[in-house]
Amino acid sequence: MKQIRIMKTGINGEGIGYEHHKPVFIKGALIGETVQYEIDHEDARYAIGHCVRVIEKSPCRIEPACSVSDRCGGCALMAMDYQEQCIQKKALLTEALWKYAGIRDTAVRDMHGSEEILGYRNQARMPLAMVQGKLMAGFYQTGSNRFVPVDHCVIQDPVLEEVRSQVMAILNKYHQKAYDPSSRTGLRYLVLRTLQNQTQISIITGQNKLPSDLVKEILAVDHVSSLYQSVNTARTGVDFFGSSPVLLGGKKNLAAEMNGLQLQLSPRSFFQLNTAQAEKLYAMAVSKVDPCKTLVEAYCGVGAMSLLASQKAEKVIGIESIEEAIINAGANAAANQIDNCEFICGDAAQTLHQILQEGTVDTLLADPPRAGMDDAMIRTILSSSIPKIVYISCNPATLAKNLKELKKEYQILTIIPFDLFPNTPHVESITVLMRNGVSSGKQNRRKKRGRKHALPKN
Ligand SMILES: C[S@@+](CC[C@H](N)C(=O)[O-])C[C@H]1O[C@@H](n2cnc3c(N)ncnc32)[C@H](O)[C@@H]1O
Repeated sequence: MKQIRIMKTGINGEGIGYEHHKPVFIKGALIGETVQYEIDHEDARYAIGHCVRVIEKSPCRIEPACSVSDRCGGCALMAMDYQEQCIQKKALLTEALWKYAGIRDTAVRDMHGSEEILGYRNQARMPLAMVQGKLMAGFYQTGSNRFVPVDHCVIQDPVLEEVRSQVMAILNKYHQKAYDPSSRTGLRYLVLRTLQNQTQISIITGQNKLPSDLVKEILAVDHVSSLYQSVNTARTGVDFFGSSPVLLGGKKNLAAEMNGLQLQLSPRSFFQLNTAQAEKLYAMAVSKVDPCKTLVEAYCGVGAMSLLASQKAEKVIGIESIEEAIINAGANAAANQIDNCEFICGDAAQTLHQILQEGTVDTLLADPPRAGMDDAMIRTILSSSIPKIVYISCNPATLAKNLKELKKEYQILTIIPFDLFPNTPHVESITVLMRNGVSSGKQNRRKKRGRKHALPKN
């Protein structure tokens, strides 16, 4: 059997070794290890394999906290101790920045690690399937459509897991079946979000009604605040949700508290998965905003960062494409008695372009989805004269590709990684950019507004 030494960690958390200069990506192997492996796929440029036996073990190898981590693959770094995970994630970020944008690692600060490495996930989006006659929730194996049933997920909030287990028991009691594309009926996904011990549940189904007694039983489960149904009969799709979710019972919105702000969330609104780390990330991002006249937050979700930054600007404009999230953002501003924020539902690039036609923008906060900023957004920024950008990214590759373009007009001041997703290879970061020829002093400095919400002490 083939043997290889693992030289680095890949973006999916796999180990990478080289055979005659050709990279071999090996699932389950850690940096520094020598392993025996089998090849699953090979072409002229690279090979993909899996680890069969570890010959020389890394001192960072630990027993994974999850019994299905090797089959599920979502937590590809779970067999690595946490300190090493943080080192490897910083390395993934620096490598992407160098490879795609020629940015040196001196710009990258140390990783802000998470205090909790298990039980931190406040949201689960799980496909449903029949396993030996029983409806089960699980995950698709990373990089495939193979369903892996998961009885217990150790990175999800324990309250969420308790609710999930009881909901699954009720669904099976009522003989609910998994989605059948030919009849377009059945249950497709279970989406749960637990915040402050309260859980908002959405069941994504085909064209079928849920029995009213089943709905009552789910709503009676401890820690359940609401049950929604959304119909999704699309053949494939990137979104779990189909039709606009319909409230079957309970409270319309789920309450959350972040950085001293009271927030309300509807099921389709984005919310950061790791609340404790997101609070630190937001506080750091907002600390990088200088007092100014007009601040725009693109991709603002339910507006948490805009509201937190409201004390730094005379006017804040949040832009977001999901209407429910914008409704939440407006209500969140009112609930927190913040009156200098406006939220606009629309595409980030188009709306920012419009705002720039009407006036100047002093700082842009941007937290785009994994795909990064699109070309239109990059063009809008480059042709503007926005002095400062605070860019929050959850994907080093798209961050680096965007920075390669933004570097034409902006200088990169700092890049600060945060670990929001322990045990997974995902890397979140904040990049601060200043337009060439602008110094912080030249920014439109305004008097600080009253400090109502927690900001970092850095
Ligand atoms: C990573 S989330 C960040 C949300 C928010 N900043 C937060 O931390 O809760 C990205 C957000 O961008 C929104 N979005 C995606 N594409 C967009 C676009 N083209 N224009 C505006 N918003 C978009 C998504 O709906 C999502 O709410």
